[in-house]
Amino acid sequence: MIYTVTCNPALDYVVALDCLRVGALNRASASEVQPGGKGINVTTVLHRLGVESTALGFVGGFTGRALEEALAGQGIRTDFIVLTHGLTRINIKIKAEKESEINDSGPVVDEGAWSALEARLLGLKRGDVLVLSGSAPSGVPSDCYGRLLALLAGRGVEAVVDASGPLLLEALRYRPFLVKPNRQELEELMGETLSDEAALVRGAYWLREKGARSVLVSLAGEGSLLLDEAGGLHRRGAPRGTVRNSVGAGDAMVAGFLAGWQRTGDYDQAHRWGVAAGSAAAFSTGLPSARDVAALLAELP
Ligand SMILES: Nc1ncnc2c1ncn2[C@@H]1O[C@H](COP(=O)(O)OP(=O)(O)O)[C@@H](O)[C@H]1O
Ligand SMILES: O=P(O)(O)OC[C@H]1O[C@](O)(COP(=O)(O)O)[C@@H](O)[C@@H]1O
Repeated sequence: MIYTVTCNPALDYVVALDCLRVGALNRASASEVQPGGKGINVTTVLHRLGVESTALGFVGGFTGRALEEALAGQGIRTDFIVLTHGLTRINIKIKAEKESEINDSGPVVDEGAWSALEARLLGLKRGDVLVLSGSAPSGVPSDCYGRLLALLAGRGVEAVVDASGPLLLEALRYRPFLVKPNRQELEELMGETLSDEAALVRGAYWLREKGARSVLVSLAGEGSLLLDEAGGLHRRGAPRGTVRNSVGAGDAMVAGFLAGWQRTGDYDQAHRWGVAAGSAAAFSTGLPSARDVAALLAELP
């Protein structure tokens, strides 16, 4: 079974405008509220691809209830810890000439809630996969993903980490099966601009030396680079299409990779599935359907 952890879920409020004028009244041409948060997006896309997983994490208040209802309505399995104080955040995604985002910091997760998550994770079994994605909420230390993996060390649980900065760095010593930084996250970690392919490859090797068993660097419209466990490099461009909403593309890529890995056990094929799902997300208004992903898979070599 695959479990995803979203410590800081969200309702994504996606607003379309012809043009965003800062400091003036803007009127939306369309809007939509979507369940959000990286692990939740991974679980949603896995579900659509026919791979069952359970979304874990923390929810709070009326926004937390709305999130749970929206996921239950899609038949998505969740096992959230309900916070006694605070509201699940609302993240604002503005689609105007360019995409702009405001991600809120989210509610405080207290020690009791964190211990409840640890207790849930201690129920994971050998062969289970744990996906740790997204930012840490207030009240939780920046090495929290490392701590969760320390708790599970030696239990045969495979980890996937999609996070930035110290959250990712502190998890590396537990030898996660896969990490998925995007270009900006890799640049921040390395403290330099990675302007060409050679620099990106160097970044992937750097993460591998620090402990990641395989590294998938996502490069938005430029596709992605996979450094696999055996040191094999795989480079794939992104298919062409009309970008409608690239929020969740990285999460869809992680889900596609895991679905492809479960089906084939082959890095190159898993990468192909990851690119198809990531790009299908970018070309859809929300997260992609199985049909969207299959259409792009058919185009990829
Ligand atoms: N503009 C785009 N055109 C085609 N594919 C895209 C585009 N943006 C994202 N994708 C696909 O989604 C994947 C993940 O996107 P990326 O933006 O790098 O991740 P993140 O959302 O984590 O920042 C890319 O590797 C690519 O396959
Ligand atoms: O936890 P963070 O880093 O604030 O990110 C949360 C946001 O990330 C998303 O999961 C989208 O992530 P990606 O675009 O990186 O795939 C949104 O649904 C959510 O609003």
